[in-house]
Amino acid sequence: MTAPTPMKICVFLSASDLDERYTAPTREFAELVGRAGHTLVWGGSDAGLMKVVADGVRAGGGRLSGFSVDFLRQFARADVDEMTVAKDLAERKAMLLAAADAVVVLAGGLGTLDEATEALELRKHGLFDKPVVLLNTAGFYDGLILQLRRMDEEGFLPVPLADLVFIADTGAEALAYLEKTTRLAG
Ligand SMILES: CC(C)=CCNc1ncnc2c1ncn2[C@@H]1O[C@H](COP(=O)(O)O)[C@@H](O)[C@H]1O
Repeated sequence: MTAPTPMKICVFLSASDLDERYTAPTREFAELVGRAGHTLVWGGSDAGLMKVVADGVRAGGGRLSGFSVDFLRQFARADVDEMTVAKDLAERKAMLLAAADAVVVLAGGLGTLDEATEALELRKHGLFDKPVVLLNTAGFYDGLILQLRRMDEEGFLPVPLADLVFIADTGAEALAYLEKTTRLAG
């Protein structure tokens, strides 16, 4: 089997400390990303699941490329390969999406939802062509998926939902999809 092409994978996920239901799948996904030689592109924080993902990618041997934001810079992780500080959240979102080859959304709160919907809205308008995966850890996004499917079925989306986002149940499935998509595009 040929080695996967190294990718810069932007991960949006919670900055909160959560229980094992969320930390274990996050760590598992992160280690797969690191072991495959990919770079983590993320919000740069050393808190909650954002720390878990960075620790896991590091442990797997991958690179860390952080994009913090001025008012949160005191939470930025020290041990990184690169850290950029944006002036505000809007600039940070644009930088994260520009730096990445692909986006994976893990369990998160409002910050994650804001980032995920921005990526999907840009895809909807054809302004962002990198793949977006929603990783439905522990069924966390069942409610959001129901809402998105209703938008799709009832004519709220100008493009099919399947063209906007790939829904995965496991980190391995998410990564396999990205590696296949990148190979086809390359
Ligand atoms: C302890 C503490 C306040 C840590 C600093 N907090 C943060 N640092 C960096 N990015 C963040 C922070 N909170 C939210 N974000 C952004 O919003 C997302 C997480 O927000 P949430 O926890 O889902 O809503 C992340 O993908 C990140 O890009």
